[in-house]
Amino acid sequence: MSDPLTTDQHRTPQGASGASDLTEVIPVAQPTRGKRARVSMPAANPADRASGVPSPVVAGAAAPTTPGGAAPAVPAATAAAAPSVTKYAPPAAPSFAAPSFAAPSFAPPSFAAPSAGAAALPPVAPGTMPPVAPPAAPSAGWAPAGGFTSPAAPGPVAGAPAAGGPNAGAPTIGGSSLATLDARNISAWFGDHQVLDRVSLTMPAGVITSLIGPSGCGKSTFLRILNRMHELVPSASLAGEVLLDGDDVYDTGRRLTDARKSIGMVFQKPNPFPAMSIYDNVLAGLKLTGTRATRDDKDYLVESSLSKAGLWKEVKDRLRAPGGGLSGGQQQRLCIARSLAVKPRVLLMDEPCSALDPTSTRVIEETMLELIDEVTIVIVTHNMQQAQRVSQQCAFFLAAQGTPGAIVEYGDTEAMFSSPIDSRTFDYVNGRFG
Ligand SMILES: Nc1ncnc2c1ncn2[C@@H]1O[C@H](COP(=O)(O)OP(=O)(O)OP(=O)(O)O)[C@@H](O)[C@H]1O
Repeated sequence: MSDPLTTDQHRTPQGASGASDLTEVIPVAQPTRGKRARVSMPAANPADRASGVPSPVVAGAAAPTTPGGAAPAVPAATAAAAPSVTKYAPPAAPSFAAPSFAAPSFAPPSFAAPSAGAAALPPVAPGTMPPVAPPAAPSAGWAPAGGFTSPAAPGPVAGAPAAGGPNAGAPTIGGSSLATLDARNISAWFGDHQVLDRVSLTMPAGVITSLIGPSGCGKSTFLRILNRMHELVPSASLAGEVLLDGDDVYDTGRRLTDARKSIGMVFQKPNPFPAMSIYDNVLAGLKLTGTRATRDDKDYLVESSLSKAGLWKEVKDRLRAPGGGLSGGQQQRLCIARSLAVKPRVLLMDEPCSALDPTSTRVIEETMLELIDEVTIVIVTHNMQQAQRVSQQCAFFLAAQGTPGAIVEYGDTEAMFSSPIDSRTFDYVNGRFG
């Protein structure tokens, strides 16, 4: 059986993971996906436009390499001190530090933890603006465009309830707190094909960040790098850093399961264990992380996780029924509950509603908005309305023809959609391409 916790069944054929059961922690190998057509864009690589510095050229069969011919020579001292970190690499692609030689000088916005009443974040074209203020925090009175119920301002963290709070006295399993995820100069390759070029993005605690952009620009790859799923692809490699509240997710001293536990993932296609009961599906992640729990703990965890995922009322009388018997939308919420049960600090969602009907989509979106004081959320979506409804921060990815994906612009979602800085952002959010 493939392991739905680490396998995107939509992208990976069943049974390919090599995981025989839940006790096998991490699938050992994933099949390589076929390459997809790249979006053809006339503009130069966004990083080039923003910084005036040519990007590294990755040509033909050459491994990721130094900048193209127009690039200035790299002084030896610079090369030695190149900050880009090769997290792991196949032997055939030795020079992963090279892309950082010509790194554009833009810095990710240095968000502080969001606070109620913070100023709205304007859109930012990388390399064109100084660090900006934190995004407006979801606060009492804040309402998304879709008119959902306003979530409370980021408050006490999940797993660490305030005395007397709603979870007071509840059994604790694991424990978590809202965290900021910081991606720095992320570049990625599949074999010698570079698909991301020095992407930096801060995803602040308690904020929903949406990643938008045309097909093939590297959004999913970026997302999968954030919780170390990229490395499941045998030909994959990367450079850069991912920091979870300052801790390096790729630290060699850190267990892979810790990263996946802290940074959960919900895939495009709901992937519960179909024959397993709803109750056991919710608890499946505990086995993966080796967490022991009493029966009372489990009962509490199942109820609280299903409640947070907006599914409790619908399934509380049939917890022993198989997960595969639920509707698609319910299955997706079951997967969200399963992710929440291990108390992640960040939840990554890769087009979580693309297989769902509008009603189920709305329920998932409401669920996301209710979770923002529990977990930092990053969502990939092709649905521009959804990005506007659920996210407070947005990043627009683009891969110009023949170049790897990069962020063109990022910032406050509302501002990105109403007054984007870059003409390509304007064209994309207005449906002119993609
Ligand atoms: N396993 C893989 N092996 C080889 N190339 C891959 C693999 N996965 C993705 N790619 C390539 O990496 C590039 C980025 O793909 P990715 O799925 O990250 O883009 P995306 O923006 O998420 O696209 P979509 O919106 O269609 O999901 C594409 O050119 C794709 O073909």
